[in-house]
Amino acid sequence: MATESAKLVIGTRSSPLAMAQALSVQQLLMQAHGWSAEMLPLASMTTSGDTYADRALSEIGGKGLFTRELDVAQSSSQIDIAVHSAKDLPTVLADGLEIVGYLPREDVRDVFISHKAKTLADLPHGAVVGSAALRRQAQIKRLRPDLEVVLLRGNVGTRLAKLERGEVDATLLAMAGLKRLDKTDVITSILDPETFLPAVAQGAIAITIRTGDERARQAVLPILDNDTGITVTAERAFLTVLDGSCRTPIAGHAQLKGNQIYFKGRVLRPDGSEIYEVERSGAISDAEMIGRDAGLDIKARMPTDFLDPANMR
Ligand SMILES: NCc1[nH]cc(CCC(=O)O)c1CC(=O)O
Repeated sequence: MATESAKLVIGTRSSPLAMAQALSVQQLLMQAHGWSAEMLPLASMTTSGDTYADRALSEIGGKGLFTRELDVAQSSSQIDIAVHSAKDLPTVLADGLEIVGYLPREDVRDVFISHKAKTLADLPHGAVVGSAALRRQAQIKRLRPDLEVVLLRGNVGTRLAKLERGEVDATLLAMAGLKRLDKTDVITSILDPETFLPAVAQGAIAITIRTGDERARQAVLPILDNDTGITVTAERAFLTVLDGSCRTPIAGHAQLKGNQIYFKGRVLRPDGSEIYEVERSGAISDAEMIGRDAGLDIKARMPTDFLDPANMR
């Protein structure tokens, strides 16, 4: 029986994408347990990352900008289950919190959105492309050094509105977010994930709990996807090794084929002038080690100053 104290409160950021993701977790948990929505109330909160929407994230600094307020609410038991875009989660979580697992992964690819051209390659010389992600900015410059890349922040809806107002000629967004917001009609073309490598954990929704909260763990287990856990674990291990600074463009993507995992990673100069790449494969049981080894391999080949923001060009 769902008594008052038995409720499990689901928390997330207040952006439309975060809300859509939390609602799908609520639906899945209701289906898995035959619970009503009252059993799983939703709580949304604005985070520092949302508040300072006009500044470059690398400029505001600090890790966990999009999770801090949620972390506090979760640690103090105001919420029990937090729903995050795994891509936005720092490699080290707040004390006492842990990732219990991930929902089945959505499409990992980035998409190109523009009224001026069909693809990134077709954009006229000197066109303006807006993006907030260093990884996207650096890969755009790598492929099209002639383009002007500008900072375009805000949630998905805000960025699309800025494109419509003509503030930029094109932008890139994650397919996953557009699918979840039912906005795939804005997509002009899809970027090939080999040439335009996705962010670590792109397309994956992570669920966190308080360490030791067995009730929350048991409740969430039936909706988690093991394969997503394996690929994201490899990708996050790669990121952890290279995570010297949030100002370094890093991309990483793992795929499973049978009981093998195939990982690709990439680190770039912010201006795209240099790139270091790695490929690793092995047994899925070694996923974490494969991601870590890939990170160490790149780290050993990179100039020692590469992860240092003072050396940005
Ligand atoms: N950084 C914001 C963010 N975090 C997760 C997504 C999309 C959903 C996902 O990748 O799971 C987005 C928007 C975007 O990059 O287009």
